[in-house]
Amino acid sequence: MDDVLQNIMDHAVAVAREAGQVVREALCDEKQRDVMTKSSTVDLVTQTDQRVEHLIIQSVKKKFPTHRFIGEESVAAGEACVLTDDPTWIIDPIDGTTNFVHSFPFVAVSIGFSVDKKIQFGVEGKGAFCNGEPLQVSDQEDVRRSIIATEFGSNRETETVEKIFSSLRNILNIPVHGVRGAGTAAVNMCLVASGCVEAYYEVGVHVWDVAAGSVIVEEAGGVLMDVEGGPVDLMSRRIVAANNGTVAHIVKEIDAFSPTRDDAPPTQ
Ligand SMILES: O=P(O)(O)O[C@H]1[C@H](O)[C@@H](O)[C@H](O)[C@@H](O)[C@@H]1O
Ligand SMILES: [Mg+2]
Ligand SMILES: [Mg+2]
Repeated sequence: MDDVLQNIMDHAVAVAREAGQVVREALCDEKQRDVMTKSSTVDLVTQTDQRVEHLIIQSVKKKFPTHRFIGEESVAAGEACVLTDDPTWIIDPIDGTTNFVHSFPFVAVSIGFSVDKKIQFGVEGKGAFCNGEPLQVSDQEDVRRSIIATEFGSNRETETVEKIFSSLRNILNIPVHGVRGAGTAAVNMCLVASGCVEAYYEVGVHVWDVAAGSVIVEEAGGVLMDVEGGPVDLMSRRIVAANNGTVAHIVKEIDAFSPTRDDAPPTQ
């Protein structure tokens, strides 16, 4: 990794730790978990999500004034969600806000950094690490001996819920050892990267949910795919992250659909 990128990554790690501390403290303070809603009554946000995103963006802007941002709460407030070739920080201040609101203790501060529309950190084959320890995906080749992670998302339209359950039924019927969900895409992807689960899939995620996790999975030896096979498109809101191409064949069992893309022009 060149010095410039290393410098950017060091800052990302430092600000993620600072943000993580704010989230940790807020978990113990009911007032900081006061809930508001966004696209639906189950799409939650708190002042802590907004505060943490602000903290990260201000900190980065001070050091790298020309860089761009895609932040979950900034997009919710009306900013464009467009990935250009420019250096761009892709931020989910609290991935797992529903967990956070309920003190269910699995949340992540997710920060990805892209240049030329490619997520940069780790792409040079330097590996993925958790507190200095290298991560490695599971070597399981048999999907029948696998744990698959997924989520139910926050879209409760009947047709969407039907498709989610249809995929779940197909996957359980393979049969797999188990299905799990941490309540956060970023944590699910880190579980794939660390070998605890063999694959994670979800339709309905956003680019800020998966940008950082995607490079962590690849650097830990895993593969990314669209839910209908083929290359993943981080703006498509569909993702499969697996330990290898064999387990990634769960895509055959997924009842795919196409939510509105993250980079779709705003409707008038
Ligand atoms: O907590 P969020 O940042 O909103 O991300 C959640 C997302 O809202 C939910 O729909 C997904 O199922 C989760 O996997 C995300 O992490
Ligand atoms: Mg999220
Ligand atoms: Mg979030």
